[in-house]
Amino acid sequence: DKKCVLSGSWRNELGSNMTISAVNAEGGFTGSYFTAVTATNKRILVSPLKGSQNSKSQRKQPTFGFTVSWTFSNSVTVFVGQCFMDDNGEESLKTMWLLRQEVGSPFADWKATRVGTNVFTRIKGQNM
Ligand SMILES: O=C1C=CC(=NNc2ccccc2C(=O)O)C=C1
Repeated sequence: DKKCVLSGSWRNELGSNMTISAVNAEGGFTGSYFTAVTATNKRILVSPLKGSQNSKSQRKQPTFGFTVSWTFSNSVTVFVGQCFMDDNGEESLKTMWLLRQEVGSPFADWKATRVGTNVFTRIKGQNM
């Protein structure tokens, strides 16, 4: 039946990967985010993620939010989105994000937050 489950591994269009743990009774989950976006070097860096899914997994296509606290910079990204399943059973997470970068003073606060979209597709054959 059409039920999209958050736990498992996902990749976005930037080539970043994330792995989400099992969703607990309160809808909470944790995971790891391996970003492909590095201003410095080409090494994939891992950052922790924490989030919650609305009303556990009873829903077929649940909404969720999660925060990635980047280990390589003084910034944070929050993602909100929904888990969808198409008629071929392909799952995707359609998200919008806010990236908050650290700025030196309140006068620079105006340029501190970026917004964007990301679609994550499931990476098959990994801890399914
Ligand atoms: O300090 C920084 C600068 C750029 C970053 N880009 N990664 C992202 C930002 C928004 C959404 C997805 C990603 C990603 O890495 O997949 C992350 C931390």
